[in-house]
Amino acid sequence: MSNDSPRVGFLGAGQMAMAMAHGIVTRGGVPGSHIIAADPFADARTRFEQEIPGAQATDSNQKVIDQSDVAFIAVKPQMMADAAKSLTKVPDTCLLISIAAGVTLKRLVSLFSTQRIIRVMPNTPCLVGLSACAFSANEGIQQADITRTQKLLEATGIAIQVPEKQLDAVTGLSGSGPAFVYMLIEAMTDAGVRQGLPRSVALQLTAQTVKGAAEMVLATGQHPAALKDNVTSPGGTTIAGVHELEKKGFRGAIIDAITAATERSRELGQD
Ligand SMILES: NC(=O)C1=CN([C@@H]2O[C@H](COP(=O)(O)OP(=O)(O)OC[C@H]3O[C@@H](n4cnc5c(N)ncnc54)[C@H](OP(=O)(O)O)[C@@H]3O)[C@@H](O)[C@H]2O)C=CC1
Ligand SMILES: O=C(O)[C@@H]1CCC=N1
Repeated sequence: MSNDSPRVGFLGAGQMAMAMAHGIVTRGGVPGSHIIAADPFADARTRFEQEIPGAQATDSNQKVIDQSDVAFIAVKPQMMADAAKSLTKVPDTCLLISIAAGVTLKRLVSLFSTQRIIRVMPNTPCLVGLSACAFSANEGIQQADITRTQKLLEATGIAIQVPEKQLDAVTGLSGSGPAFVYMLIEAMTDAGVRQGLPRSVALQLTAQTVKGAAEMVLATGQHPAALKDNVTSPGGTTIAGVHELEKKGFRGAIIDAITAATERSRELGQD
């Protein structure tokens, strides 16, 4: 690990800060000693230092900003104004990266009085190096800042640059998406249990099925409908289940869920 690696800070030491810091340290070549996080709550600080060996946690947001080349803003959208107010000044040496749902670049620029800002929507699988992140850069930002952000995010999974107007949809789809998939996994596991499988067996088979199906989409590049057709034998078991899902509005329910999550992200941007 190189000491030339950036010093990376986090405002807020909650779930996402910890998951991202973990990825950045284990896969991004940033030593734990280059990580610092601020949180008003002692328990969160203790947990962060335990989970990220070598990292430092403080109650001072300003200290994080002053000591970081890159600082992730990882507080809830509703706490964004408080976090900004706690700072006297964001030094020119620090690139800010917000991961908050809904909060626009325009609002971030106004709250933090800096133009050097990038807005990202990550997701929790960054903890295991499988995040799906999308990001938008503030106007006029230097390519070096975009490259540095992309590199840090890629330590947690994939990172795609998108126009900012797409970020609320990203939030509904991949930001919130893991929760919807966990619900599917829970329901499939319960179904296995209902049919007599031990829960641990049902859970392992379900999770591996979801992982395998996702990998088939990514690795083969085939349309999901074609992959589904390959599973669905004429007069067989799968079509019987597909028919039930269609009758119960499975696809419509998923589309409605992601639409609601996207709209909520837009609402958070209005606060
Ligand atoms: N969870 C997820 O799956 C995803 C979340 N996000 C975004 O990430 C952000 C963080 O979410 P998440 O990690 O789940 O939330 P958490 O509540 O786990 O973490 C936020 C942390 O910030 C602390 N905090 C509150 N106020 C301040 C302040 N003024 N300065 C510094 N720290 C403060 C909170 O303390 P306390 O709890 O006591 O208030 C908490 O420990 C949100 O903006 C969310 O939209 C983005 C993608 C996915
Ligand atoms: O539920 C939320 O608001 C956050 C943003 C995306 C995922 N979790």
